[in-house]
Amino acid sequence: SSSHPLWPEIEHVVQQQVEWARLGLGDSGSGWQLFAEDGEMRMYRREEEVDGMVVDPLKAVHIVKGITGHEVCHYFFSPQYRYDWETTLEQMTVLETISEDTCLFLQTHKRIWPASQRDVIFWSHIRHLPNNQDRDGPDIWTVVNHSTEHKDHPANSGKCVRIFLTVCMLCQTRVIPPKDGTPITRDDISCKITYCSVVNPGGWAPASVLRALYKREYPKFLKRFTAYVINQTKDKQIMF
Ligand SMILES: CCCCCc1ccc(-c2ccc(S(=O)(=O)CCO)cc2)cc1[C@H]1C[C@H]1c1ccccn1
Repeated sequence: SSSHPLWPEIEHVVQQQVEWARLGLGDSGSGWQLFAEDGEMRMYRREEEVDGMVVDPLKAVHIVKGITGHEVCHYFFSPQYRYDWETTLEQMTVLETISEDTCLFLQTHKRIWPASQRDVIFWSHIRHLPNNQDRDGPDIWTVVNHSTEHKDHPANSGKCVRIFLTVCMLCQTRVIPPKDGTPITRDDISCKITYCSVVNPGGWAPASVLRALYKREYPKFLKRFTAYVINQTKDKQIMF
């Protein structure tokens, strides 16, 4: 609900992340390096460090046939599916259901040698930005995850190092209606996904270890997640 104390931050970060995700990759001078490619998926990162820690921004663009942006965001946002597709997840707790489109999560991720185990607290907000003003404008669904604090779970109080992140999953659905006026099927739809993430690993970890880990984990995550949505939706009514 819009009266929650987090609401002003949610509003601001969602607007900022939608703008950021919709920006292209600029020219080669903007520092984005293509580091992974698989079919329609292209993953870019910029090498950035804060206090000697790797905080490389990541931007992935992927085009997936047969699913809609609403479906991608539904399965990304909803807690009940997360263990099915998030392989690095050890424990997920919904600390608060702020509204039907906003939750507060605590997640501990599996320890990745040689770094120590990590946990994260973030609010997650799903939003539909319809293109009702101009018909040929983009119809966008997005989920934004942004780390925050929680009084009952102070950072670095247990075995885990607290990480900080901002993630935006932004989707634009494309429909090519059949010429013969027959009903739209999954063969006529596709979704352009822009996934942006900035993860601050919290405690120090060797830059080479982190970059190798991201290079392995991010392509795996996006391929596995999109395959999961295709499989979950293939025999279901299209969610526009
Ligand atoms: C030295 C360890 C560095 C930090 C390890 C870590 C923790 C959380 C996360 C993470 C947390 C949330 C999200 S999400 O998009 O909001 C979805 C909801 O789960 C995404 C990624 C990432 C990583 C880094 C492994 C890297 C990695 C990359 C993609 C998937 C898994 N692991």
